Amino acid sequence: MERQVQRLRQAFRSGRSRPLRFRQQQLEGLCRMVQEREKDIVEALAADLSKSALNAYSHEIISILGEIDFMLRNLSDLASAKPAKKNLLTMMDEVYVQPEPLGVVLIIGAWNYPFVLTMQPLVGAIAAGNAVIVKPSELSENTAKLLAKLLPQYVDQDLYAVINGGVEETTELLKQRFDHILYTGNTAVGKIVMEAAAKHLTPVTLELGGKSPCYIDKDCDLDVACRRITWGKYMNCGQTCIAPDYVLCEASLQDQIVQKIKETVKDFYGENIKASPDYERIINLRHFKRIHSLLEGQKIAFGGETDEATCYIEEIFGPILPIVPVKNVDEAINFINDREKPLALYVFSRNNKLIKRMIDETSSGGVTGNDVIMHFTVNSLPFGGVGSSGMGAYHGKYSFDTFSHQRPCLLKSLKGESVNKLRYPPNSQSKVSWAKFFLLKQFKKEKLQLLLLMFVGVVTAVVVKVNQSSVVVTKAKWPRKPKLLQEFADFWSKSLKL
Ligand SMILES: NC(=O)c1ccc[n+]([C@@H]2O[C@H](COP(=O)([O-])OP(=O)(O)OC[C@H]3O[C@@H](n4cnc5c(N)ncnc54)[C@H](O)[C@@H]3O)[C@@H](O)[C@H]2O)c1
Ligand SMILES: CCCCCCC=O
Repeated sequence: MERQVQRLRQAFRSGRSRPLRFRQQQLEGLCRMVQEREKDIVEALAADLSKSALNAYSHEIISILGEIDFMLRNLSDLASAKPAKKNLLTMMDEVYVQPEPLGVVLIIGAWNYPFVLTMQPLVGAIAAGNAVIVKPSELSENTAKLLAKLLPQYVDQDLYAVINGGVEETTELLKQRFDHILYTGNTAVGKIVMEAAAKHLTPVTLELGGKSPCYIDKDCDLDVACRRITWGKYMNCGQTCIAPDYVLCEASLQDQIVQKIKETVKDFYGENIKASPDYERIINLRHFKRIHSLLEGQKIAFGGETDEATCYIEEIFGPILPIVPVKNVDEAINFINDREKPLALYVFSRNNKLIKRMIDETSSGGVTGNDVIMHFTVNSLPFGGVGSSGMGAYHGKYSFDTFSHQRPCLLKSLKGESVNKLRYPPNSQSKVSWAKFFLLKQFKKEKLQLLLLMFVGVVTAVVVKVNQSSVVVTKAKWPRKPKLLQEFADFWSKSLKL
């Protein structure tokens, strides 16, 4: 493992991953891989999670093609140096922020969307110019094996590698020094990853658990709300990080919601859900038993009975949707705020003000109003958690930034020593006054002309004044110099309002 990381580091040090043309070629390679091997990818997802071809395409493959397309179209802009604001001291210099690759980064994926959760960060890491190790989840073993087989055929083998394995291999991998780790998975392992990263001071992005609440206001189109919630809850058999975890609503809505969700499930998957090609399966027996045990001692609402969920809501990660009755929106807000910060928040209402109020008075990784899941698909939005649902974000520009260091650059000339004297010892009050003037004012381009005009005016005025009062100045032997300088700085500062 150590040797493999070393190999990637050497390839990174060669500088090969940096030129934009190279990054574009790698992204094009990835795109070809997805297009040419689509059938294999679909088959692997079917073997791991019983995903239908259409679900595999719309839930995973399409996001990757979209992400690659975004990076190819925006790479030169994302990677370019961005000019930064100048102050009076730097107005003649080059001041800019240059994104630079971090080095060798590690991406650890989860099993529930095994393709998108490894490939989407990989696209960002390549675009940003890094060398990358991808560690797919061992639980979705078909996709993991396929990635290990395909990736070397389409991208540079020395810079990008797939390492497969379970806890033992990941533990070993985490002993190595990386320049960034992006981990997707449960919170407990997130802590293990962060602890291992801390040993090398490696920054982490943690994409963790869900617990995403869904508030349905009484001023709402319940048919639409229930259809959208049912779609988001039952896709991938409930194993979606941003699936609605529980519904908060007034008690009077509860029966209608249960009924409408039940009808929608039938519309979507037919009377015999088991036979539907669109209904996926729980990843393995261990997870099946875990979810099954959540039902013990609970009243099951399907069939028209009501379900008063317990107050403690854990992330369910399966096709179970507790409905929690609340008196009003205030109680819903308190319910959410009494718990750890969720990965997503969903609010359904015709009243936009109420939606905005819930956004203002709660916290979550992301929000979708009047729908579920969909903010994940908008790659102009950062995707990530907050608090115990994670830290950092990716997708689109945010992936590029996550895998880049924003390097501040100031390029000065060797001239201009007279101004630099301000910062050299010995220090004096007048130097401090000038430094205040130069440093605390922002230089704005549009004020350059005015500045020059004022400069000519002020110099003329000073020359005239010095000529008129030369006797006084000589008599005083310059005791007033610091005060004059102070006034001069104040005058400029006030009149230019810089
Ligand atoms: N925020 C997100 O984007 C997102 C996306 C998907 C899933 N999730 C969350 O992930 C969880 C489900 O995933 P999971 O954790 O069951 O996936 P998992 O079992 O696939 O584990 C995730 C990764 O961690 C590795 N791993 C497991 N145990 C480890 C250990 N002891 N030390 C080091 N590495 C270890 C695995 O090999 C795997 O690559 C849910 O909580 C879900 O909400 C979050
Ligand atoms: C539509 C795709 C949703 C993917 C969500 C990934 C988290 O589990």
